[in-house]
Amino acid sequence: MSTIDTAPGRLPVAGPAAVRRAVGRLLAADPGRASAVLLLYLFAAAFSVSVPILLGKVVDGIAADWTTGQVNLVCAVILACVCVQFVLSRLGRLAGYRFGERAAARLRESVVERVLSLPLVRVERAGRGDLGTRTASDVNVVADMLRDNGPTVATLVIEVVVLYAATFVASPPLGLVALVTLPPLYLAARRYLRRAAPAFLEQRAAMSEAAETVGASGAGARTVESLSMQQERRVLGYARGQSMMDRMLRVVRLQTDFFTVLLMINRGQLLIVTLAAGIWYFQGGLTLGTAIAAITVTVRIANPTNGVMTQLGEFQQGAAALARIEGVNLVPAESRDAWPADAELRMDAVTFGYGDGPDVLHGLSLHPVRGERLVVVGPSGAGKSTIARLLAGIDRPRSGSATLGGVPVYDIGVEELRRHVVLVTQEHYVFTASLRDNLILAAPDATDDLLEAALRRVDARWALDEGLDAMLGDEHRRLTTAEAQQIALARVVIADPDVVILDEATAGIDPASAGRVEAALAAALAGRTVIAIAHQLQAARSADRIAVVEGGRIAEAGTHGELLAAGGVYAGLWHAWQGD
Ligand SMILES: Nc1ncnc2c1ncn2[C@@H]1O[C@H](COP(=O)(O)OP(=O)(O)OP(=O)(O)O)[C@@H](O)[C@H]1O
Repeated sequence: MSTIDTAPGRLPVAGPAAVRRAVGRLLAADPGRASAVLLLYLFAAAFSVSVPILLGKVVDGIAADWTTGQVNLVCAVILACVCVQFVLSRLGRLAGYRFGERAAARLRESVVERVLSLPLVRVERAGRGDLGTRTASDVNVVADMLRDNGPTVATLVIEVVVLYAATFVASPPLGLVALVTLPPLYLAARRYLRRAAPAFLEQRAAMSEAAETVGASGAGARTVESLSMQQERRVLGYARGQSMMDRMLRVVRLQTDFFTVLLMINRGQLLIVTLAAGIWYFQGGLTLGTAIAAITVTVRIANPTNGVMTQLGEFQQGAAALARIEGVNLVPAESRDAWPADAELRMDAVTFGYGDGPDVLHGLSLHPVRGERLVVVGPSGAGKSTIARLLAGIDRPRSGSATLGGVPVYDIGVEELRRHVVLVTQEHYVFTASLRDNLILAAPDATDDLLEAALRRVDARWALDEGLDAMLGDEHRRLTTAEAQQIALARVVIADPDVVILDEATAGIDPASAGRVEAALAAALAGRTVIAIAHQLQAARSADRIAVVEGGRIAEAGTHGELLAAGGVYAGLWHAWQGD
């Protein structure tokens, strides 16, 4: 059987105690509705089981020469019981739905809020499959549990208890006989649940891995194609799909085995009670009516018992999903509440590596001067983007410091940091929302006038023509790369930071739009300190200063002229690029 390679970095999964606490929290949030559901179902079950008992009375009554009037009266009571039971269970189901919907909505909001408050680096490491499954399909499974399975199990459990009580009411000795099958039922259910819990968890984890693989292949389709990795991705996708299938089949096998045992237990119970009732009836220990009532009640026990057991499987699914949702809470919270004294951004003797990997920056120092345009160049893999990430507070140095206004950049709250430092990469995400909502992310209090001024500044005439209420996103209006870039630059203007870090910000723009984007960029950057990670040396030429990174260290720094004259790494790169 293939195994799930749960990559390091996936978010944790909560244990059973945390899941129980979460269920308690969900119930406690709406105690009135939760108890209304239980009470309605309790009464519905009581009315339901009174039917076979009253039927038994009718049988005995006929044997004891009841009048037609007496029989009709009890039959009318039976009919009334059926009607009341029907109404009560409908009301219970309605209340259950309302309770479930509200609880699911609360859960959905809280999990999204929690994911949004995770450190960015954890979100990146978790991967879109893990996060997507937890915030969408896991929440849906729990929502189903709260809306459907929860109230249904409550009803069924109540019904089973009331039915057992009814067998005692019909005939205490037969009630005792019916209990004989409880120990094997308990043991079989315990064994099943113990095996099913990890199986469901593994199944859900395999689902996220499969979603991650498909999502990543889709998102990186161009890269996959350009590197001819289609076969590799297909094999990986197949392996993940197979792994998911294996887990599902394991769950199905467990369920099949368990339900076969359950069927035998149910049939065994009915057989024993019928035999005992028959023997006692023929020995004169029971009336026919009591025997019929007890057997009818026992027949009815099987249904809700099976129902409870089936639902318990769903419950395990729900518990597995809830364990994954609660796992998001286990990521340690970070207090990012440092306040920078000014806008001076610098790196001093920084050492950094990704995860548990080796150092990729080795004691690197960089001191951008206020208002300058500093361009960072170097060979691929030298550590340029890593510098951008550390200066933007996405990662924390292993040693040394990356500071803004004297405090570690990583310790500054997102809102405060955004006022000082903004990182622009080539990924310009446009949300499915109005143009206004897409822009206001940069400064939640910004007025429409300010948003429009920013659009004018980056020359986004198309956006001004369409208006701030225009809906963006693939389903509404798909933006070109250049348009998405203008939105990103307008966000920079709105955030109005002291420092802008550009990491390949203009990569991927078609030559036809390059001029427009360059003009928008110049407008957005005017008057700010700019640290540009350049992958083409062209951009370096006009820089105030150039820092050359090689092997995670600053190899040299100076103006274009100075570095060419020095004849070092930069001069070599420049001549190679010029094709000299
Ligand atoms: N998320 C990551 N996990 C592990 N290693 C990484 C990660 N990102 C980058 N690295 C490694 O860190 C080193 C520096 O990478 P970085 O992206 O900073 O280089 P770069 O100079 O920007 O390269 P390029 O010009 O190709 O983008 C490389 O060895 C790279 O493989």
